[in-house]
Amino acid sequence: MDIIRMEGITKGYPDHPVLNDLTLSIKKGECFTLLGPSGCGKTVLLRLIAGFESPETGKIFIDDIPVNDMEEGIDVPPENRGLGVVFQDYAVWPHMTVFENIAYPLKIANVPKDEIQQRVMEMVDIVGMKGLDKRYPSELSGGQQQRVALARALVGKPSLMLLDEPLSNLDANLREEMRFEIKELQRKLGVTVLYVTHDQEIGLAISDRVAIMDENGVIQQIGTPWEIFEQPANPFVFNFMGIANFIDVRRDGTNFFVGTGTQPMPWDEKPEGEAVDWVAAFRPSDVTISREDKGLHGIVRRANFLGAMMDYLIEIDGAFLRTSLETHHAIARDLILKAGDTINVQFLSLHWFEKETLKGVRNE
Ligand SMILES: Nc1ncnc2c1ncn2[C@@H]1O[C@H](COP(=O)(O)OP(=O)(O)OP(=O)(O)O)[C@@H](O)[C@H]1O
Repeated sequence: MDIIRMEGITKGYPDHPVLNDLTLSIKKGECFTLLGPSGCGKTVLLRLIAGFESPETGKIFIDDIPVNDMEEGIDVPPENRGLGVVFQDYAVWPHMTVFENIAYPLKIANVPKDEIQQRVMEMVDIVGMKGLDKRYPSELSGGQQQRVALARALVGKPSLMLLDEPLSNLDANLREEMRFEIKELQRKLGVTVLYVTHDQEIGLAISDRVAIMDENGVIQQIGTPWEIFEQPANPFVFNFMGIANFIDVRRDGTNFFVGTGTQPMPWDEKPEGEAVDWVAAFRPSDVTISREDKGLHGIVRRANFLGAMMDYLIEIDGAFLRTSLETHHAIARDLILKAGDTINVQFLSLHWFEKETLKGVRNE
């Protein structure tokens, strides 16, 4: 069953449109991540669901109940939507203790004192803050403050949590730790989570499903993390999910030649479709290089030592690709290269896209 359904949502500001006729549904109990570049409209979408803003057209249902139906004049205020919300600046109140911060939503809902005591202490425990309930935010680390914000959002037992980059202020290690904690909390409490971020790794790590939004607020693909990463619908999705190589491949009859040259693409599976101009897309880790005379002949144009990895830019008849391999493997296989060296290239995995679909994705 869908916990959120958005139908034909349009929202913009005087100088520019943000969302246009957007449709999206989120299933009960899932962890759903909306991933997209900065400024694409993710926060706007969350604010619409939370009720902080109203769409111009369209309908939003939470648990099958309309909370926005602009034709019918329905616009349910945020406090009546039963949601837990944690936005980017997680703003725990500095003058309140951990206990008071978490208790706040219950207090304003007039929950009896005994019950507040019991529910807050239960949340303190769940978010791993036992023994810290009397501290003030200034006596907590960033990650602990983040947990207080999460606990405060969860204490009202929302069926749906909206999280907008809630980890953006944490350092890399804490961020990694917290994302698993959020996932764990979501499982433990059975809440539905809608998480918005531009961080692909978080999206892949915690989600049951991911939606990829482009810079125009259009959803380009919805799928499991595996589908998004392994079966990207188009070059935008492929490019957004990590370092992407796109090399031009030209069809000539039944042959497929790389770049401007006459070396055939060493890959059995050829694209379906009549187009002449194609692009083979792959990640640096999908490339293998060797000194054996196999695959494509290329020339190293740039070699970078990145500590654990060697990073090479290789040219094959006017087409450029990046590959990286572990430095100790490179040493063991005599693959410490320098600009000007010749090298042979093969592929472990690749996707075909028509060159036409790359407009706006690659700077040509
Ligand atoms: N109140 C507003 N008035 C005018 N424009 C706005 C307003 N709120 C957002 N916008 C614009 O709408 C677009 C989408 O903003 P939004 O905050 O949803 O982006 P985002 O995808 O969440 O980005 P980020 O990842 O950087 O937080 C942006 O171009 C932004 O400048």
